Amino acid sequence: MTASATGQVIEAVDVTRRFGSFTAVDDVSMHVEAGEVVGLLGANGAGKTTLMRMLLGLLPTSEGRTRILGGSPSRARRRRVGYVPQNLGLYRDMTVRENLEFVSATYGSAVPPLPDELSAFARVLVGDLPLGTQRQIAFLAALSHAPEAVLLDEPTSGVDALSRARLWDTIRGQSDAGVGVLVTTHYMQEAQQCDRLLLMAGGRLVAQGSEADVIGSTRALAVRTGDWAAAFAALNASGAAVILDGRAVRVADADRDEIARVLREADVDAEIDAVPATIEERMLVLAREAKAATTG
Ligand SMILES: Nc1ncnc2c1ncn2[C@@H]1O[C@H](COP(=O)(O)OP(=O)(O)OP(=O)(O)O)[C@@H](O)[C@H]1O
Repeated sequence: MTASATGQVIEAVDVTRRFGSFTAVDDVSMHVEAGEVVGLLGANGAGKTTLMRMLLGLLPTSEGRTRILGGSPSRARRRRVGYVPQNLGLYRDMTVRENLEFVSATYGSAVPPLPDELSAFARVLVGDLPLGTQRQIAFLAALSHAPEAVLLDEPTSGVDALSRARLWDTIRGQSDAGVGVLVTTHYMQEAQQCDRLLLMAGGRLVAQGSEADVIGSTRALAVRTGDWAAAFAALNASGAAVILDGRAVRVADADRDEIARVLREADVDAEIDAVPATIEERMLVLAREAKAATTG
């Protein structure tokens, strides 16, 4: 194992990135250790992809520095890293086999064998495959040169449950082998599979730690009513942090009396229970706070 693989394999120190007058990433410090799976969470536009691109040295920082495998993210170090971008980085007009051969030639590594469930696709153009299969190929390509750190930008978005479970098996296999993994996801069940979470909102790192650390003392109200559509509409119009999960109406970080008043005024009969917040609700609260801070 190299010296870098025993400690922090991915690191950002006081990193800011501006596009013109807009600050996409605002003074973020974070790290991933060897053997750790760290989940990077945040709403659309929170700054996750921008941070990842700076960590990889694909985008310069405006301030601060990033390090990968113990040094600046040079081309040489990037060769020891696996990256699956949101758009997968595959050639759609090349076959699966050709894509894997191309990646192997770039890294000077052996062409990875296709697992049984993918072997039938060797001669199929990547662009003709379902998204879930394309993601599995992108994983295989990104891991083919035995990287020491892996960065995955929404690796399972649009993927069915079985393929998602397979991809997570692969991620855990990597971390068990000592690889440090940074993964962005919108799926809260996946967040629970990470060793540690980082939450971004409005370009800032607003919470980190275990699921319990991130949720902290935030509570939610579960609104039980047959008239869930009217309840949701009234609460949403009142500016509450309301989430409709199926037919269940939940409000994060809200005052029970105030919510009862809004529902009463909307003629909605409901029972209201205080419950622990979920990560998603905590994210909603943090995103609203970040927005309020920037809009004054
Ligand atoms: N090249 C660019 N020029 C201007 N603005 C940009 C550029 N790249 C990103 N942004 C802006 O920076 C913000 C953060 O974008 P980023 O893609 O990092 O968010 P994200 O958290 O990855 O979102 P998503 O989950 O949608 O991928 C967004 O408001 C985006 O529009």
